[in-house]
Amino acid sequence: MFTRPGAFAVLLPVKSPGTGKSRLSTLRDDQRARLAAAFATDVVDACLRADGVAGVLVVSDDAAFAATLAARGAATCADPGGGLNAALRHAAAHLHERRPDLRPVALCGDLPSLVPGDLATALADAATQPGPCFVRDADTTGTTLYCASYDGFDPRFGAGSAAAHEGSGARPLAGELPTLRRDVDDVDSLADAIALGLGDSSADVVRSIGLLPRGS
Ligand SMILES: Nc1nc2c(ncn2[C@@H]2O[C@H](COP(=O)(O)OP(=O)(O)OP(=O)(O)O)[C@@H](O)[C@H]2O)c(=O)[nH]1
Ligand SMILES: C[C@H](OP(=O)(O)O)C(=O)O
Repeated sequence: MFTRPGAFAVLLPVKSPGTGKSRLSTLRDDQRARLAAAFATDVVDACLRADGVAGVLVVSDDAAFAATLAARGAATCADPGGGLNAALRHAAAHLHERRPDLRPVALCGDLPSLVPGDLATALADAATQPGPCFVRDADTTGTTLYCASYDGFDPRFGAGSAAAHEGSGARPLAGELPTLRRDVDDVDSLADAIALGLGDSSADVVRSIGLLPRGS
């Protein structure tokens, strides 16, 4: 599993696109699903161009969508159920059985502006931390990235996850990291992501639903 050089494996949790991004409530269901799929696609593409990333392991309850991400170069495993943190712990165990040399990094799949440089910068910083660390989201209360050794891997994603991660002893990573912090949960954060710039798949969908002018 994985052919790129690097010390980190990104664990990417991806809900079935038809069930995610429910807070993008002004969009139609089909538009939300296309956006959620495009976000995850762009995150996989950015990760697989980032220094330090040996590979991406997608954990998803949607085998068909996971296969489309596998075609872009990700490995996949099935979501066992039980929610986001359970899915991440399962992915970490799946990774550890196959590549115990790699450090697991949980990354949200809703970062359509992510550029490889921001992820590489965060991982270079994480490599200097002996213990767990995390990246706060742009709103500062949530988390977009959590990294720990397999033995200490204890993700606490969910409402108020930044405080939960800090309370568990994980260190917040400093640095601007604008595209790594910009998760998209609602229409305001989507507008912020559009202003930062989107990956190709997300830009195509945003353009096709009329949120970006053609040609931009
Ligand atoms: N595999 C897996 N991924 C999940 C699960 N819950 C959330 N995710 C993913 O984790 C990331 C962050 O999740 P949220 O911000 O809650 O996104 P969401 O559930 O799509 O959005 P909302 O419907 O607005 O809550 C997204 O990439 C989701 O696809 C889960 O139970 N299993
Ligand atoms: C996954 C969660 O994202 P939210 O949906 O709260 O932005 C978090 O920040 O831990």
